[in-house]
Amino acid sequence: MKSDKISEAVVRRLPVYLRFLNDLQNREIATVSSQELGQRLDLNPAQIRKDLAYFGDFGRKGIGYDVPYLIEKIRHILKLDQQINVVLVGAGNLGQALSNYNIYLKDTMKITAVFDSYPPKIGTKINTLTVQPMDELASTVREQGIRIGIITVPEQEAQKVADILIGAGIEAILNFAPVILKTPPEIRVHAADFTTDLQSLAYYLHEGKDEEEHGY
Ligand SMILES: NC(=O)c1ccc[n+]([C@@H]2O[C@H](COP(=O)([O-])OP(=O)(O)OC[C@H]3O[C@@H](n4cnc5c(N)ncnc54)[C@H](O)[C@@H]3O)[C@@H](O)[C@H]2O)c1
Repeated sequence: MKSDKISEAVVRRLPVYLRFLNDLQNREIATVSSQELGQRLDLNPAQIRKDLAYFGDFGRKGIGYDVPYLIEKIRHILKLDQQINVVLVGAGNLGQALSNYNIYLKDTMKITAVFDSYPPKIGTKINTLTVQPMDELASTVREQGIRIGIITVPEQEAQKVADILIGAGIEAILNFAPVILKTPPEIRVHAADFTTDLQSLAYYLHEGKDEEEHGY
């Protein structure tokens, strides 16, 4: 099945499976059942079997899934079996934290270029990466074959940066700025919204805890 036919929900679950499978592999566990996967990931085993069946018949009855084989398949489906270079724009607090984190990942997906428009930031180092000026973005994207961009600039600058990224040939954007970007339909945008995630968690707080604790 072609990957563009797979539902977004499945595509979002695959990295979750992969993280757990990598953990199993590190512990030299060779097989795993959909029940074990389900238990650990708090998902329905039938759902997991259905998700994985999209990509072929990997599981063996009574034995489960071969961990290294499943890792290889999922990495292939997610295109993680090739080096994927990522560009980040906005070397501020969040941008630096993400770039630093990325250095320690064993993954083939890495932030390989960081850009900022503020002159004192240009030329500074974030670990092994040097912050580059915006006028080098298009050529760097081309030279490194970069197809994914991360936006960590203030919200009022995010659309401008998205336009620059798209103009440079970026096909997918992870946007950390709290703004809805206007992009052509062929550009995939995922929003990483810390504030709305946190706000929606507030809904699940237990009613009346404050009243009990503080006696009002
Ligand atoms: N989604 C999240 O989890 C989350 C969490 C914190 C912050 N944020 C958002 O991420 C963004 C960055 O936050 P921060 O705290 O790192 O801000 P920051 O001010 O520390 O950093 C922003 C950086 O962007 C650069 N910049 C500004 N305009 C630019 C432009 N046009 N081109 C290139 N670079 C430009 C600045 O020079 C600065 O280095 C904000 O939009 C913020 O709301 C998101």
